[in-house]
Amino acid sequence: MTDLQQDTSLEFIASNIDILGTLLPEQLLKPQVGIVCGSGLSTLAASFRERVEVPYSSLKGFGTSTVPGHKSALAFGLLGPADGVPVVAMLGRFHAYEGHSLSTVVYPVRVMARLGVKNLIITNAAGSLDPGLPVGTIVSIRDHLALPNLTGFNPLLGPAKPQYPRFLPLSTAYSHSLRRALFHAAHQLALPASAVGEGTYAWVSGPTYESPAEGRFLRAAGASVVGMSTVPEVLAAREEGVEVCVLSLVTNFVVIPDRYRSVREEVDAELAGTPLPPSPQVEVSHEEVLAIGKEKSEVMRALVEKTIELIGKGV
Ligand SMILES: O=P(O)(O)O[C@H]1O[C@H](CO)[C@@H](O)[C@H]1O
Ligand code: HPA
Repeated sequence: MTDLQQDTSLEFIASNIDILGTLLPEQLLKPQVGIVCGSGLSTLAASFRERVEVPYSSLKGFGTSTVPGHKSALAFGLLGPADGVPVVAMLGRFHAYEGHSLSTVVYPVRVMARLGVKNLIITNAAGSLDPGLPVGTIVSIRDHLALPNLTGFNPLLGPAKPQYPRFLPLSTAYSHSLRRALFHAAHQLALPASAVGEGTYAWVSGPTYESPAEGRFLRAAGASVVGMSTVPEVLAAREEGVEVCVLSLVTNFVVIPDRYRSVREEVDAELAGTPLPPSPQVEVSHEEVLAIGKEKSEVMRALVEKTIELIGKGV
């Protein structure tokens, strides 16, 4: 458990920039693109050149990620051809369900913004609410549905600060130009159209996975995938003036129609001598989430890397 309210003053964050100045070579100190690695996706930073890892414990104001599949370090390096684009990746994020305050959850995004990051690629593992988005699909997020935000659990709650807009608009939160770069990248990598979909991310607080009725509710409300992260980071990034692109990797199905079959019908059919086929009694697990992350880590890494290359070219 960390603090209730993380210090996000310019002075406090600047002290981290001083610390990083003693740990990093000049060429890595001003990253242009940030990456947030979702559950099991820390390999997104595997091909950074000149890579330097800085544990969160050597920085001020960072919590410790307690979730399997999340490390607790920033990775700095270069990506792309020639001299390379300086980048920074969060190897492990904080979730509110771990007991972190929302200000701690979004704090690394604020630090990345002050380091100079202009574009942020946020990744996550998510459950699918849409039969058209099967396990293994990468979903480019174009909108979100955040029940916690609508009910008073918003990371931007608090006194107005002169450096931030009081009323942040979210209609353009998911950058059109970054999403274009992403789909150009998918084409250049010759990924099949079905590999990368588009959809709306529902943010829930977790740590429980959704009940069947909750899954149906979120789907009926217009969400395509559901997860326990990302939206707080998106809000902080937008408040900091950073452009955002979100990639959800579908690791499991949440809405499975036959799971909701009536047991009365099942027993009646059995007694009438016309038994129904067994109904699926599936349970999602974090191990399964991590396994799909591992399976898809290479395509996720290639897609993120190519997208960053195209952003650099202004595509
Ligand atoms: O969103 P990320 O951090 O990728 O992790 C997802 O996976 C975990 C559940 O398996 C939850 O934390 C959920 O949000
Ligand atoms: N629900 C919420 N978060 C998740 C899921 C899910 O089904 N899968 C991975 N993260």
